[in-house]
Amino acid sequence: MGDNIPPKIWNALCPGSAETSSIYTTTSIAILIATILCLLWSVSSYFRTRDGKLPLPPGSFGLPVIGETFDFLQAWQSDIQYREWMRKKVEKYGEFFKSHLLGSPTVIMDHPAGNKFLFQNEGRLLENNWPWQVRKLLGPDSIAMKVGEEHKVLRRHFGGFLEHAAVIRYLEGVELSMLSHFENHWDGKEQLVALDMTKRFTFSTICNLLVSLDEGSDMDELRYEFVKWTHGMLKLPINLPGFAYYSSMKARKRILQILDRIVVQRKQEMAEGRMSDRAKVDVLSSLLTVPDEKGEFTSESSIKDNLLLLLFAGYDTTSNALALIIYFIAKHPHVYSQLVQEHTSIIERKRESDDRGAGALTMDDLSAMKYSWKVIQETLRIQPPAAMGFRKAITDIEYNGYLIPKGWRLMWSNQRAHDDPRFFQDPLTFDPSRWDKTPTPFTFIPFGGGPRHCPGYEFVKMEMLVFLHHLIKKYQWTLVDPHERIVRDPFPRTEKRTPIKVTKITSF
Ligand code: HEM
Repeated sequence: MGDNIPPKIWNALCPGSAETSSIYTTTSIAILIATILCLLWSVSSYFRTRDGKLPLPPGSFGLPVIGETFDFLQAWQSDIQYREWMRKKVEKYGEFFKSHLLGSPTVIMDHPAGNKFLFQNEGRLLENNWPWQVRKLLGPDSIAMKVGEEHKVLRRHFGGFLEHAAVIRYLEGVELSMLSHFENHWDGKEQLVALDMTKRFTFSTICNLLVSLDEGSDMDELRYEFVKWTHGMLKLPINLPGFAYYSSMKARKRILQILDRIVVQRKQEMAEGRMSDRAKVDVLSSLLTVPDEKGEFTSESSIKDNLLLLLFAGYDTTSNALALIIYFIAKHPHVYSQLVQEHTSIIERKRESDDRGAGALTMDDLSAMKYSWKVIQETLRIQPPAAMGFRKAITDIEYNGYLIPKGWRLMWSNQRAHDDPRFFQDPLTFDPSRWDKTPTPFTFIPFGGGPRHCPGYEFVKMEMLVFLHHLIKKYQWTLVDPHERIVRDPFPRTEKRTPIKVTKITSF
């Protein structure tokens, strides 16, 4: 058995298998039984109504086992196709419907009431549940994998490193690293690829926040592996050479090795009392020295899995959003003019009150950037960087007269709520002035909600406002191609990564 299959592929199909035919036979029988059970379970899911009391939600499971995974992943690649996929489903089945995605029956809740239900019932009726392929990429100790009490404790512990008081401490470092980024990578250039720049800047900011890593070979290596790792995130989970998922799993291994090196080095620096001031306040030092509320220190494997999660959570989301902000501002000159007005008045006020000239930004300055925040919110509304998440029913759930059986997955998503004309007039138009009014609860959820609401919210708000301030203060720009399409990989971005022509401003 397996004579014609090259050993490498055979090993990937049967990891850890010995070279004996009896083990091949046992493995084959196990795979056969698992496949039959999977099929039976899938088929029974079509008809199950639990005591005939309540019907299952409307919708279609698509093909047995595979379900609608291919269609969904295909639609996900493009902004327009995904909107179209959802529109057709909603037209046919209504605002919540069942499907079969990434190996599980899944109920899609893509409207404000559904998202509210999902966020408010986490821990009671539902718990976090990423598809197994994402779980393997994130690692078992990541906060995203923890549920119940374990999640609460970890969350409070991590929340402390990202809360308002901590963000005030990080402000100066973020601004300095931004200024050097603009000086080194923007000044003197006539044309740039905006997304490449925001990726570079955001990666170095998050590496600084987490492990005080300077630009250089370690950071380049980490970024190289990290990009490969993310690439397989929403791809077919086939762990064989040539597939994106396989490269992702390999990249995870190498990232953990790099993080291991960093942790060992940091412990040595701590023991020898030769840590930089910056390193003393970064997230790694806090994790190594501050016990949680139970008095326990975070284990090394938890530190590494969670550093990886924080990189994941804070890098692509922020960098893609910043590049889209550059894109939308360039497409709307009146928005640019209003931003110039806002930042000019902040700079002038600072000049009057600060005899060193316009000194470092303070949290008060950030609070004065009201219009800038509206521009950011409008970008996050039209193109939410983190557009969905998964939970699992931990008990049978009755929702709107339907049964969601225990074990089914539920998907929250913000795209359709953000696009809903009942809440956002003319929703596909980029209009920061709509934020003069507060939105209806659960209609605007770029940072999620409930117990898993993004803990990086305060940090990322600060980071984006500081970025926008210096961008507006230093440059004018136009799009090389104003008609670029928006795609997803899996985060929203323009197809050509937003090339821009830049002019440095000297008037400020
Ligand atoms: C524009 C930028 C960002 C957006 C749009 C965003 C969005 C989100 C969303 C929607 C969730 C909830 C996921 C779910 O419920 O399934 C989340 C969770 C999370 N975010 Fe963010 N995020 C951003 C930046 C950041 C940053 C900068 C950090 C850290 C430095 C961060 C750390 C986290 C963590 C650790 C979680 C998991 C929380 C948990 O499971 O309890 N995020 N984020």
